[in-house]
Amino acid sequence: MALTTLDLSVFNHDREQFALQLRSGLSQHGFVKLIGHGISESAVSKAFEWNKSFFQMRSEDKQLIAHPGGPEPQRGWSAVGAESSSSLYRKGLLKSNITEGLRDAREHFDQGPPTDSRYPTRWPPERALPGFKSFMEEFFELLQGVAADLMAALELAFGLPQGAFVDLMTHQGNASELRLLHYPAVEVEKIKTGNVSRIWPHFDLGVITLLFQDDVGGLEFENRNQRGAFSRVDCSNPLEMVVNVSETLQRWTNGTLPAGLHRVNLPKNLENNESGTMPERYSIAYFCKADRSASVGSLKYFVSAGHDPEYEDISALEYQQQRLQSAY
Ligand SMILES: O=C(O)CCC(=O)C(=O)O
Ligand SMILES: [Fe+2]
Repeated sequence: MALTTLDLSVFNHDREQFALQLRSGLSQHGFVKLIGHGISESAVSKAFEWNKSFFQMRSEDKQLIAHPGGPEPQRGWSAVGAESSSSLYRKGLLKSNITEGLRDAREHFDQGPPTDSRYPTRWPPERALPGFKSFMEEFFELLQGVAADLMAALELAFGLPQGAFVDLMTHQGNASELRLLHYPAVEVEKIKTGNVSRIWPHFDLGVITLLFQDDVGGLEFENRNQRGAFSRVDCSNPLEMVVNVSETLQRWTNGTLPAGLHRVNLPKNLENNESGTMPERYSIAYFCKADRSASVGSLKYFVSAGHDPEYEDISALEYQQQRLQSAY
């Protein structure tokens, strides 16, 4: 099943057309692909180069900025296996029976907004990676701009007042995050035991997620009409952005736009192999999140008169803390 590919540049001259296509694509699968997003090929390939350089840093330098785990926003380096995506899902929106002890074969670097003084990013020492911080801060701003356009388009598509979504994600306490992911090479045999995955099926916690991936493959989304069946996301063009609905948008829309369940599995060329090595993989995810103090309860526009909202008012920070606590 292929995802709809949309061109964000259309939003500059035909706002309505783009908005309705975005709503329809996200309603169908929780996922769309995006081109014309304005982030240049050279910026994307530079970001992938930094991604590689970061994880190639000496382990001592990564250790200096290790994320301690727990409920606070993730900042700095998380080693392979530090965060458990399987428990995030199990204790998340859907109560599934996934068993304990499922491990993730990935490491990541998490960065908060450049303006965040409450939870500052743990940057590697400048001598270890000169130029990394300034590039990543600029890249963050580019992704923030794309996310704001997409959310403005969704306001239009749902006939909401201008700012109904965007004003909840651009003020004091912006909590969006940019994540560099590295999935080291791993034996197919290890994946086939069923205890280890690159990333287990899960929902992202924020509003929407924007993702770039290299051409190794393995990202899959769940088919809405067939629970438990996953389709591959094409990875032939690293400039194409993958956009998915995350938990906060499901909550804000009172369930009208359900979050997209996804995982990273064996790439297509290895799925029938019993042995061999799955090559390393890199991806870059921008988690667009609500301002920390904004509520992630159902917004009034989506709750019919006389009905109770599906989702209670709770601040974005508290919600994230509750959810993250389960991932460690
Ligand atoms: O690496 C990918 O393609 C997906 C990463 C992901 O789902 C996540 O970090 O939440
Ligand atoms: Fe994810």
